[in-house]
Amino acid sequence: MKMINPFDALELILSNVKEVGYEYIPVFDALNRVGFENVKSKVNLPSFNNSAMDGYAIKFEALENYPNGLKIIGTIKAGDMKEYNLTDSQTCYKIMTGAKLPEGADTVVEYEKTENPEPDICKIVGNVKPGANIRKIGEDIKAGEIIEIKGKKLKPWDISRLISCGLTNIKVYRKLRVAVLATGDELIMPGEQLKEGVYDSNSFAIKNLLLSNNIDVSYLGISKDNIEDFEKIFESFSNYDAIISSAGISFGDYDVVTNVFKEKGIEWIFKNVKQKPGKPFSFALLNDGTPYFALPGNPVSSFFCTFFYILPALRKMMGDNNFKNKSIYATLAGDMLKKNNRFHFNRVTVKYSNESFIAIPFKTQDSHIISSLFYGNAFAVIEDERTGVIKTGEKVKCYIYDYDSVF
Ligand SMILES: Nc1nc2c(c(=O)[nH]1)N[C@H]1C(S)=C(S)[C@@H](COP(=O)(O)OP(=O)(O)OC[C@H]3O[C@@H](n4cnc5c(N)ncnc54)[C@H](O)[C@@H]3O)O[C@H]1N2
Ligand code: MOO
Repeated sequence: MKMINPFDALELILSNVKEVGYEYIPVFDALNRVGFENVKSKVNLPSFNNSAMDGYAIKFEALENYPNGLKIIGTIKAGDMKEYNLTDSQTCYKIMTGAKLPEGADTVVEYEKTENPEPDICKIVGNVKPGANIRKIGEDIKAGEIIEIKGKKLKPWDISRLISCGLTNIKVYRKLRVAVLATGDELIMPGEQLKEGVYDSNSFAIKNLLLSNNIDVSYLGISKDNIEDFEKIFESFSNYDAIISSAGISFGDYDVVTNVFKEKGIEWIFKNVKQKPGKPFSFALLNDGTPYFALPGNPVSSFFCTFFYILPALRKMMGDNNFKNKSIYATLAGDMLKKNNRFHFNRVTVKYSNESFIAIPFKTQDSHIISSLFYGNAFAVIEDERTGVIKTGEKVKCYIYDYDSVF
């Protein structure tokens, strides 16, 4: 069987998914949402010339002309927006950080560089540069200037800037609604009594991975391995932006996803990928264009495929410019053995140590060993044609799924 390679499969998925539309939301609620279009600042930032220090607002020429001191003619504090005027260079205003600069002043001298020979006289004793300690109107951003948020996932500091620029409602890509379901007669719901069966853990690994990426997820439950049961769930698929199922996708007589798609005449864009874990992973567009991701049943396989293929696709659909997978190189801190000619994505634990990354391979790499995900934090890729021992000390490319545990 000829199988597509993982990187071509990913490109094929990305070229088949479309961005969703937008909604207006308050900028205060926009954390981790993606900007739909650039916006313009409504104000100058700062919106008025003001002082960067607690000190005295002077005309710079006073330094040379009146070395013995300047008369303090008033105090200006932050929030005092009256019009003050410094007409006489022998005078000065006491001024607080953030307070509006009086008309005519061109320099602020911080307290540390002054003395008061008399209570209402300020004598400058330190070195002062012309124009010092003034925050100029519009020096951060000018009214009407463009703020580039199209395709940017908004972080706390982005929201701070948008608020400072007077924005209240912005257009963001609307949230994705994704359906997750499991298939398999052996599966039981979490919380039920287990005799001999398997808890549906896949759906919750997938659901939580998506939730942590700010995607809304509906869990559609478990379909039995029969066409009628699956078809009932199939009817609700049109309500979602993407569908993700696990299991029932290889060649068994009871592989319900394979069988229903055959019956409905839905073509796979690809079926099976030259990889381990996750060989049976398949991708299709339903008749209404909804992307359908068919994951293998093995827990490691389904998690890997969600992380490596589905997340970038969903990020692209959410308009995120930064949708591609990221990798780092790490030095192997243990041997790995590869027997077949598929691409392998082996579970490793990446650690940042002595200013470089090391990757400790997990002892077993079978696709049903959930512990490997628990103890690991990354997938190390080994090229398809490479077989035999991959030795300690070699550099491997790693895709990290849990950055928090690396450092
Ligand atoms: N004749 C062949 N058989 C198999 C092949 C093959 O190429 N030829 N490929 C093997 C590989 S590789 C994989 S991976 C599995 C994937 O099969 P399916 O996707 O059809 O999944 P199932 O067989 O139904 O289940 C596999 C395994 O995973 C457990 N499982 C299923 N769903 C869940 C869930 N929601 N939560 C937790 N665990 C789940 C299930 O009980 C099985 O143990 O096929 C091989 N066979
Ligand atoms: O490709 Mo399967 O996911 O190895 O077990």
